[in-house]
Amino acid sequence: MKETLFDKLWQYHRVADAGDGYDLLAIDRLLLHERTGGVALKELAARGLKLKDPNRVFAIMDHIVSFRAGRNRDEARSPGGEVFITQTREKALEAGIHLIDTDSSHQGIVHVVAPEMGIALPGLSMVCPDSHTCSLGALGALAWGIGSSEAEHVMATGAIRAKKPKQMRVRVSGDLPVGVSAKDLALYMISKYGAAGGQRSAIEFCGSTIENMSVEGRLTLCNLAVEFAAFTAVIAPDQKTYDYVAGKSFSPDGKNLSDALKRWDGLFTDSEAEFDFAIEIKAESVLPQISWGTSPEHSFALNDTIPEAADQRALDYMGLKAGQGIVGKPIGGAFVGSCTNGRLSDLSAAAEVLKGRKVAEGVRAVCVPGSKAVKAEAEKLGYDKIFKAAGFEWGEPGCAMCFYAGGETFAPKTRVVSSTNRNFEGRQGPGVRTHLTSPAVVAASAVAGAICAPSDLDGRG
Ligand SMILES: CC(C)[C@H](C(=O)O)[C@@H](O)C(=O)O
Ligand code: SF4
Repeated sequence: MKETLFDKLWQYHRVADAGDGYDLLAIDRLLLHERTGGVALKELAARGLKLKDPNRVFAIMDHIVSFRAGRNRDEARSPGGEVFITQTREKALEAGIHLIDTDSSHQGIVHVVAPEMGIALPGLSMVCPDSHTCSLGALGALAWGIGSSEAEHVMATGAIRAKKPKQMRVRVSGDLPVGVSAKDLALYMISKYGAAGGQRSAIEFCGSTIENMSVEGRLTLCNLAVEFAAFTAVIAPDQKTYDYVAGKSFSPDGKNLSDALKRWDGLFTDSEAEFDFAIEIKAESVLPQISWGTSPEHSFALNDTIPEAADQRALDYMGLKAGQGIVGKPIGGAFVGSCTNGRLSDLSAAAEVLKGRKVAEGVRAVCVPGSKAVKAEAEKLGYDKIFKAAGFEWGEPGCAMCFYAGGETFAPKTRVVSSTNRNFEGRQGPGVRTHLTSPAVVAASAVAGAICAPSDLDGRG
């Protein structure tokens, strides 16, 4: 039978029929963060259950820890936030799992840290009580977000009960226009097919655009699959993937690597394998995107006008009107970071725009690298100086202002351009108006003090 990449990944980890259409899948690595992982660790301990294999479990601090430089990182600004941090730390140490704490040189957002440390690898099955775990499919892994109680189950048994989803092929062909990124492609797809467009299926991104895309771009694209209501996303590993994972802390080496490479080479969709759904996208037709509303599907090309039939509640929340354009709308906040766009290439795209320029007066601009490794690399390249000279805050790695969990926010009704993945009401704090876009557009808008494209800054300081 012709199999898809996803079929192969699923089959490889399937240990039994779990009844009612469910399978029992072996889990190679479980990732936890302090917002949801500490709860799972605490419950497991309370039930007196032992971990099947502590060596396969990784707890990473990211959601609530403070991003303020020079401050105690346990000092969460959200009420009760510190408990999540201290409990996760305490229970992780008791359980003997890997703990990547705030003082570790590897700390950062779980979905950024896992690939860069080789915790995420082609062919592995990985789960985490966090919806953006789908990012890791970019390396050819079977990875998806679960609930906290499922995480307890995985810790106790090393396996999970799951129903095999339907499958969708998203083929993207051709060259993305200059200045158009993986983020733009994802927002374009979500706005075109709707936030439910992924139909709970496992998506495989393929086609020449994906083949030519960097691994970091692929991670961004797969990150947004959950905003498309996909179960997860996968991309067949290739030489770029192998080069990316080589030499990382948890990557195989020597004989283990040559064995792994043999397995990884089989991770592709057989020709003529069938999908339940298929979408074709021409990369040439994707323009720089920005969201205007309160769902990632409320996105359009930067120079478009808001549709006449736009959701009125979303428009009211965002302080916008149907038929309006968005370029030139004054902003009060700008954020570069998150598991979507907090990697080196994202910071580099923003720094490129910010070089020699200054953030407009009245704009609070914040850049938080996705991990300590990204931060160190960025500092080596001098990006911190560019960001700071422009007037950006340069934070300590974590989710930071992507999500109000850490309690850091902008004033209500502030219009914020953000390189993140969710623009729901209150996502970045009560009343905050989030516009999702690429790091380059965030940087350009921060300089102009109003939404604009980098090319709109030409000739301006
Ligand atoms: C807190 C966590 C469970 C949540 C998620 O699942 O994605 C968060 O990371 C988010 O981005 O909304
Ligand atoms: S950076 Fe944002 S989207 Fe990513 S895991 Fe953290 S809160 Fe969730």
